Amino acid sequence: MPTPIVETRSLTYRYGDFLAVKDLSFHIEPGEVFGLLGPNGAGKSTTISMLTCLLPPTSGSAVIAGLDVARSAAEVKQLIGVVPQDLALYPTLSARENLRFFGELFGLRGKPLRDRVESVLEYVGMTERANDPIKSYSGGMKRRINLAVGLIHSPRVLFLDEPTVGVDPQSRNHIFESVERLNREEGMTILYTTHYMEEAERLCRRVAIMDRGEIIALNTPRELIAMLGGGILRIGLPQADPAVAQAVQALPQVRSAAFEPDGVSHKAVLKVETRSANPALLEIIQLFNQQGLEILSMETLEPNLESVFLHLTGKSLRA
Ligand SMILES: Nc1ncnc2c1ncn2[C@@H]1O[C@H](COP(=O)(O)OP(=O)(O)OP(=O)(O)O)[C@@H](O)[C@H]1O
Repeated sequence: MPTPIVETRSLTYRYGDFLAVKDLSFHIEPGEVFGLLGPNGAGKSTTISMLTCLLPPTSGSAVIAGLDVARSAAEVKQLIGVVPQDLALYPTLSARENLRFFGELFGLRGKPLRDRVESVLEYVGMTERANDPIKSYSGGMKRRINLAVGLIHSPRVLFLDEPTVGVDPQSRNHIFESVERLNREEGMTILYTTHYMEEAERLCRRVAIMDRGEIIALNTPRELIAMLGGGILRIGLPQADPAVAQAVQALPQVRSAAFEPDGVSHKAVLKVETRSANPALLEIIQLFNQQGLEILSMETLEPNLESVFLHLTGKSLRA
């Protein structure tokens, strides 16, 4: 195994009495896109703040490229790029001016600075608008420039904190493509936090699922999903009869069965987590036949990280 570029040992943070991050131990390999996936309040931002030297760990430690974040903060800051959730841009300056300013803070000058400004603008797809003031941009464009600022000094490790929240689809795609290209072309290691499981599935080689300050699972998306085994069935029924949900839940190939909250269609939909989708389907059809019940529709869903989270915590990622 290559030497990890990021490694935490029992990393812990308390806000007063409140334990926000508990005993996190994980590592990120060089060149990896690593996802921290969890609902709001799981402790993702607090973890990033400790890794990027903004909050001193209450206990435990974190090392980046061999440097302890608490003892060698100045050196660590040169090696990392941070793209926070909030914008950190000068609204009256253009994107190019912002990037030059932040590049100079990192000691870049002359041609290397000019070249890097153009290359990060190109990465985030903002070259054409680069001379317009930031305040004239859409929210998504501002987030793309925020990302460009985090890249200006060619960091070895990039921390992206929920970069696509509230972003339009076009900017979201630009952000995805930038992450993929930075990783592929510059070999950049990226820690990406999100509560959108489809982003983690698309971008991340491995994902740590966080809940209430703890990592509750860590693996490749494929392995995490395989752990679940079966798929999910959505069965449309004439009415939401709790006795039916109970009878389905009792079937051997069924993990759980519950009616979804009423949608716009006013049709009752029974959501069934299975151990194995096809055998469960047979059991359900048999049960409905025996009891003379009607099925209005049937849909099978491939399990995804959302179902992994649901399975591990009993709640939805976006609850
Ligand atoms: N300054 C603070 N003082 C007290 N509690 C805090 C503070 N900042 C965060 N918390 C609490 O710590 C927990 C973890 O917050 P954190 O922001 O790290 O979560 P998160 O996973 O990043 O979620 P989000 O996406 O909403 O930021 C939450 O319960 C939050 O309310």
